[in-house]
Amino acid sequence: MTVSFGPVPVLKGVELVIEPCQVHALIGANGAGKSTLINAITGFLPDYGGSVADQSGPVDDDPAWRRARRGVRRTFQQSRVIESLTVEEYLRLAGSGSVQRAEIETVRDFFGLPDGRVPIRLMDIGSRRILEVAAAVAPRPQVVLLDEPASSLGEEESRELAKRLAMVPRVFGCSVLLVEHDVNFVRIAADAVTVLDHGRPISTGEVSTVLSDPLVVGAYLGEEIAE
Ligand SMILES: Nc1ncnc2c1ncn2[C@@H]1O[C@H](COP(=O)(O)OP(=O)(O)OP(=O)(O)O)[C@@H](O)[C@H]1O
Repeated sequence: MTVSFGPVPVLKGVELVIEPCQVHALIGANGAGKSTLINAITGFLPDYGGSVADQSGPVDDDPAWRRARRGVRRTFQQSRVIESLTVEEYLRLAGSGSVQRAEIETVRDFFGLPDGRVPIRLMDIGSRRILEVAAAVAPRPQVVLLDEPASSLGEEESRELAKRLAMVPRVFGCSVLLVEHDVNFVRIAADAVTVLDHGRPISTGEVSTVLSDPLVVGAYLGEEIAE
């Protein structure tokens, strides 16, 4: 994958494999290109060089909505819930009508969301973020790409979400690509991690190995990782 904005290269030949039924974290400093990579994979940024494939082949000719329908789903860094709906209505709508009531209950319970009849406008920002994650997972896609799902969550809520995300592959049969700054969140939630540095992957693999890679500690983690 390569992406440039005008003359400025932002992704410079990124190769990323998200294994089936794994949580794969993507970390890197501000501006490293993490959101750009999610936008390209999901078709929100169609103008990229390279190729994106799901389990049934390349998706490059599909617009974002068709990628979502084939099972490449996402959330955004900024919340996009529709405040006028209830929890259940939102989960149903996000699943394009294909998610049955029992499935909605399963996903609501799993993520600890309020009763399906609760209007979203009465929910705090943290619950809304979790609702967005639940809505992406509910249709049991191949992969969900989550752009900083824990932003605006408190410490306890964040740890709880990390534990649940770690179980998503087993419970819902899908993979997760997770953009996250909090290394502790990554340690709890992820099986694998890729570190982006100025648009290039500098390390990828099992979480504890990558997080102790001297290149990663030097380029990104610095003091943050010292325990
Ligand atoms: N639409 C755009 N037009 C021009 N430049 C852009 C555009 N979107 C992103 N950029 C630039 O591309 C680079 C990568 O941005 P991106 O948002 O992908 O980084 P990121 O790793 O997700 O950062 P953050 O952790 O701050 O969200 C940044 O320098 C950003 O300013």
